[in-house]
Amino acid sequence: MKQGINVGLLGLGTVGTGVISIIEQHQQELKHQVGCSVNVTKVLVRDLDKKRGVTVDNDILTTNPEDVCANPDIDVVIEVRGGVDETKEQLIQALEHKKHVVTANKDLMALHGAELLHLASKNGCDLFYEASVAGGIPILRSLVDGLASDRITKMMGIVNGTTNYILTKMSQEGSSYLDVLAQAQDLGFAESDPTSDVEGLDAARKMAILATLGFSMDVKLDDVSVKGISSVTDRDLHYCEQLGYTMKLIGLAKRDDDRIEVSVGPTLLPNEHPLASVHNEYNAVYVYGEAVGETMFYGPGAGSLPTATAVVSDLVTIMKNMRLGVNGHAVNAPLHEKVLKENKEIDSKYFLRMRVTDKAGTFSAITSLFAEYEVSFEKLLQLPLEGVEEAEVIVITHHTSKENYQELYDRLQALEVVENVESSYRVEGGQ
Ligand SMILES: NC(=O)C1=CN([C@@H]2O[C@H](COP(=O)(O)OP(=O)(O)OC[C@H]3O[C@@H](n4cnc5c(N)ncnc54)[C@H](OP(=O)(O)O)[C@@H]3O)[C@@H](O)[C@H]2O)C=CC1
Ligand SMILES: N[C@@H](CC=O)C(=O)O
Ligand code: NA
Repeated sequence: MKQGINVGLLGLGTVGTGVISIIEQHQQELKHQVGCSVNVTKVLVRDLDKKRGVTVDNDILTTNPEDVCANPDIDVVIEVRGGVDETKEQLIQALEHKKHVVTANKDLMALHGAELLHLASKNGCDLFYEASVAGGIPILRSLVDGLASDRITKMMGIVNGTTNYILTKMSQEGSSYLDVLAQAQDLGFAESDPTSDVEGLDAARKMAILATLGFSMDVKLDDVSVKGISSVTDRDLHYCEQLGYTMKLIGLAKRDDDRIEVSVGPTLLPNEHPLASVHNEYNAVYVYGEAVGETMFYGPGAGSLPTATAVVSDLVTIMKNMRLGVNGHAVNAPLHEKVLKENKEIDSKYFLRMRVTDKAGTFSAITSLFAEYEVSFEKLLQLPLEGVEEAEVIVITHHTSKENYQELYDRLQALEVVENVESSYRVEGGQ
């Protein structure tokens, strides 16, 4: 083993500065574990003159990616710059130059993970990406190592810190959506374009990665049905609270008889559900294995140091592998062929909020339609709306198939007495 390991960074933003801080501040612990020092020798940035949150020697900064990816003195490339196409090319270059890679980039791994992992193993290199899902929570390692002997049948997670922060502040403090989104951006949780956070895409990418590892199937981003939180209103949150539920952006991956469903969407959870008390930027992933039963992993899903912990821990694993001479063997091809469930096989409960005309016969028209589709009510509220001859009807249904529910939804929307179906969400947990 060499005297020291040389690391090149692509990016020195929120996560990159955390990586430098941990490597500096925990040098003694790192050296103890891997037997040599860790030196950051080159860092790719966009703007050489920008003020940084950490002190770095100016001459290690570069705007030329080749100084990192094709640099013969660098052993490990840490990618914390984000982006997909250009970043992919840079990592391909690094792997072709036999550099091990750590990345925090779920966008890249969800889209091109299989290809990059294959290239890594072809070049005898490690490629780890623990920070890409649920930031500082060691969830990928738990799936591929800690639960390796089990068969995972369900994963349910709060895997986006920004949206959890927004929903928490809106529900608990009545803050406005846009104000809290700006706070999440200031705190460094949100992506540079927060659309991917609030529209559920960031969580969908993470769920594709989790489902691929948990089910050992090649789950693609397109396999995940996605809905974000941008249309969640104060009224929805008000009724959730009134009915004893908490709204969370939930990623769900379920396997029944080797047929899977993967989705992301605002979801109502009973207040006593363990995921309902995961607040702010915290993430949690509930994992059900046939043998182990229920497990839950909780921790900070975003932010500089928590995310950097996962990145540097991947670096430690690479260095331990270097010591043992076993790099490039971490990846297994998926064991199972992926079969997605059809809508008639996807079973759930639903929350519906409708604006209806407030007159005799309205309620019976609605209940007859529910009866026609054999969907029964678990909870029901009807409240007059002030100043108009309208009322609001809020329903929590019992279980039904997605196919049946979608037809019912369309028929409700077309009913004369229904002015509008204002919102509809999945309900998980409970009976
Ligand atoms: N923030 C978080 O909490 C988490 C982030 N991640 C992931 O980690 C990655 C980094 O996120 P984060 O640190 O928040 O991002 P930031 O936007 O804070 O930092 C990005 C860094 O990359 C550099 N960079 C970006 N594009 C280029 C380019 N074209 N050429 C050279 N340098 C470039 C920027 O340079 P400059 O500083 O000069 O502008 C900056 O230093 C992303 O993939 C993100 O999804 C994962 C988990 C949590
Ligand atoms: N924008 C992401 C950052 C971590 O992946 C989030 O909010 O979770
Ligand atoms: Na993680």
